[in-house]
Amino acid sequence: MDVAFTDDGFQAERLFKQGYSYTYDDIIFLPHYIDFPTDSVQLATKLTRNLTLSIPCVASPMDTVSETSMAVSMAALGAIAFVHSNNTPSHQASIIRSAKSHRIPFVSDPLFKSPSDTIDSIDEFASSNCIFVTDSGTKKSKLLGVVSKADWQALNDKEVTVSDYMVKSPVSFPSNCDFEDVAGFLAAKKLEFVPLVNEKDGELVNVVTADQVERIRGFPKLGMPSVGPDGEFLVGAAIGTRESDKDRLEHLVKAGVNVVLLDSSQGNSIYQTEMIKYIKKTYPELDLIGGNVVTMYQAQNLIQAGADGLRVGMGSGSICTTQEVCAVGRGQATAVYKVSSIAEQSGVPVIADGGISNSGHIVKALTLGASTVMMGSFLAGSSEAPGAYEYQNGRRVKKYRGMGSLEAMTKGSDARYLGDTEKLKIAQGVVGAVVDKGSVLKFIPYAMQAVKQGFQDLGASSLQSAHHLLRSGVIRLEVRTGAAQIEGGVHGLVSYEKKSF
Ligand SMILES: NC(=O)C1=CN([C@@H]2O[C@H](COP(=O)(O)OP(=O)(O)OC[C@H]3O[C@@H](n4cnc5c(N)ncnc54)[C@H](O)[C@@H]3O)[C@@H](O)[C@H]2O)C=CC1
Ligand SMILES: O=c1[nH]c(=O)c2[nH+]cn([C@@H]3O[C@H](COP(=O)(O)O)[C@@H](O)[C@H]3O)c2[nH]1
Ligand SMILES: [K+]
Repeated sequence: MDVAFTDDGFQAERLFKQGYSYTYDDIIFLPHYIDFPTDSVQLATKLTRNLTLSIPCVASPMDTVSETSMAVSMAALGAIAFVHSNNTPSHQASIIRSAKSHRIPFVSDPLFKSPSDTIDSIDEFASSNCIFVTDSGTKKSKLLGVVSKADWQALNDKEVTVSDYMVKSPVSFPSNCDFEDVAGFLAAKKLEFVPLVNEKDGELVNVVTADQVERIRGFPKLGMPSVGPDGEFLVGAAIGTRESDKDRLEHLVKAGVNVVLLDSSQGNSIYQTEMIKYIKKTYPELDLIGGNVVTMYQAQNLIQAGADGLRVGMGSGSICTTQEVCAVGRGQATAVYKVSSIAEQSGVPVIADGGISNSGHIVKALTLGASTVMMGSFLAGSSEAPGAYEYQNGRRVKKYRGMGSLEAMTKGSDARYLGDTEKLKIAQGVVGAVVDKGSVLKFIPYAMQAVKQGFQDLGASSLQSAHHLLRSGVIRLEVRTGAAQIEGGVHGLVSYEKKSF
């Protein structure tokens, strides 16, 4: 760059040396030079040393964020979810197994009966048009037949068992086929729905309806999904650093987990470095993410222990109270920049975890050196997050809670919070709610398009290019004053409606 212009704005290195803990909203990038169209921006990235994603998004391992449905939709988008561990090892493994058995971008919730059951009232159909009949009356056994609401309504004697009138061996489709194949099959056969069946054991895995096909068709076109060497969706999982987590990990590995993360607020501990060494020795093929860290020293220790990726953030999450409770942590922009600058030297990708509330925060995290962003609140209001919607002051919301909240700890994670015999529980998170955002299949592609526009403004045609331009001092930034932050948002209006897409 021309010498005359190098005095405009700060280089990242200088800005982050000043002794302040900055977060995303504190800083702003100066625009650079555009010589390519938005659509040529590449968002493909590394999650860990050995795993790549086509978009840089990761769902947090939290019990109000990541279970089967989130894992399936995130993988279908080219992203990934980490299944939480606030459950028994076998339950966590069953979520992984279930997510990996899907190859279409959503999970249905079909109803089941066993052959000897009866259907006593129309209410048993709930909002569904049919009930499936399997050996055990649950999802986990061979599909035998199907009862449609119309067939049940036409029955004279409603006390007969379902095996007497179900349609036996209903038309089905293999569960490992992709969305377009199933959608084409439904259309060609003019079917209202088709069960997807695992060809190995005849189990019903999912149900696709014509309505769902139409809904998905209304969303932006999906890019390259995240698929592992096993040909199935990539799914991650969280574990802790207790002795019992070794048994948990064995369950997860048997279920086919592709990557695990050691879920801790302060990852630079003897517990974590020992666990990393154990995992690397026992499962050398398994990619492993260490964290959380916010300093270069912490990061260096985990890299040396063998971590294939680092998760960055302490106290930055929307539900986090760690900085208030423990007085430790770091502003997230500074943390991401500092950790990335050391991780980059070892080729270890960084996940910027927490504090993402808009696409601008994603651009900032990625430009400051992260390879992916991990999000909780951004995803918790989606239809893919666990739990039902409820109404609060006329708004449709979903519950979202910190894994260190008293409520979540009481549900299961307290073993790690208390020595098992200790009695004092200290919360490091809250329970709250977030507004309904619809499907991640819709709003993530829009967020990624916004990220591409941000990268274009910076003159960075890829994440790798953004990292290089920042480190070489071409991308410049400044700290925004309080007034500048207000100016950067909507201001001075009596009222307005914010619709992003
Ligand atoms: N990113 C963030 O800022 C924060 C995240 N969280 C979330 O809350 C959950 C719990 O986090 P943490 O409390 O940090 O979990 P943690 O399991 O790392 O730590 C809980 C306590 O157990 C101890 N511990 C861990 N392994 C041990 C072992 N093998 N032997 C003896 N003691 C051991 C730790 O030193 C700590 O005192 C996680 O889901 C985490 O992501 C919680 C607080 C902050
Ligand atoms: O201090 C904390 N107490 C908690 O109870 C808690 N639960 C989750 N997390 C962390 O927050 C991240 C999600 O943050 P966002 O909602 O901002 O995306 C997650 O990815 C976690 O890193 C917690 N931090
Ligand atoms: K916070």
